[in-house]
Amino acid sequence: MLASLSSENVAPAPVMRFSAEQCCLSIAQFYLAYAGKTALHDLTLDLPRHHVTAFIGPSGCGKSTLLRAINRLHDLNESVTHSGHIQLEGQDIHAPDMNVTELRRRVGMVFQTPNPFPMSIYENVAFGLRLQQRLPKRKRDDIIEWALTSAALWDEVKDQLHRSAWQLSGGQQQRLVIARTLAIKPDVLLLDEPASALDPISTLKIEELIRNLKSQLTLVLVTHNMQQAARVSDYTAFLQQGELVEYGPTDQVFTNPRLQRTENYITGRIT
Ligand SMILES: Nc1ncnc2c1ncn2[C@@H]1O[C@H](COP(=O)(O)OP(=O)(O)OP(=O)(O)O)[C@@H](O)[C@H]1O
Repeated sequence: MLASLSSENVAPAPVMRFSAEQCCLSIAQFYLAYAGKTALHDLTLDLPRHHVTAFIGPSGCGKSTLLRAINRLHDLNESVTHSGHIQLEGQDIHAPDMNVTELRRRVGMVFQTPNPFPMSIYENVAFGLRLQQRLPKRKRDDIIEWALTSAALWDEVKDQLHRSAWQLSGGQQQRLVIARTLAIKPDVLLLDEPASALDPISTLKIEELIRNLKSQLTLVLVTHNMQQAARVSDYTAFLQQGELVEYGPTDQVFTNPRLQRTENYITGRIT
């Protein structure tokens, strides 16, 4: 068990709640351990629909672990134990009747390193669609154009859809991976440091894309880049040693944090 972080002489941040109409993901008293070693400790937070929530915190504080818990990627790791609840649109993701394949369709995930499949641009985006349902080609083409447009990539690739995805630049590959995820119409997009391997211009494109996508879905962003969290997120959760230290509107967390620990992290006094 982790030592408690509540040594700072300030009452813990009040739990920020959203109404059922506003709330997309609700995490309650969630614990997770790897081989008995606690990685997430008593996390309670609600994530509002059609907003971007950023998870920030020092390396090893549990940001990626929490992200992976939201679409049950830990199911494949036998050393992981957990307790508490994560609800997606009011449904417990660990309920016995939860279809995990359907959960992962509804909760898409994009990783740090772009991972297009070794196939054409078109086939990358068609991949999930083909697994899901047999669609007439015209309908499939429409969805592919829509997904590539939503991922701000269509204009760059519309004349070369049958080129290998691996011939795209890193930034284009990451937008292709986002298009592939969007094609199967998720409710939530989890982004684990999606721009950290990209150049500054590609990073700005991804940030603009994240801001634009929130009209379509709910986004959760893990980032080490404080400016990025401030630029793109509406809410920010600061984690430290597996605990939620502070959570609130991004403007408030960055300009007027409640706790000294948060300020120390945001201003680079702890890393
Ligand atoms: N597969 C795993 N098996 C065992 N321990 C793990 C595993 N993945 C993560 N951990 C541990 O869980 C804790 C949280 O790790 P996690 O990767 O979630 O942190 P993070 O905040 O995302 O870090 P970073 O910013 O460096 O990516 C760390 O102590 C880490 O060593």
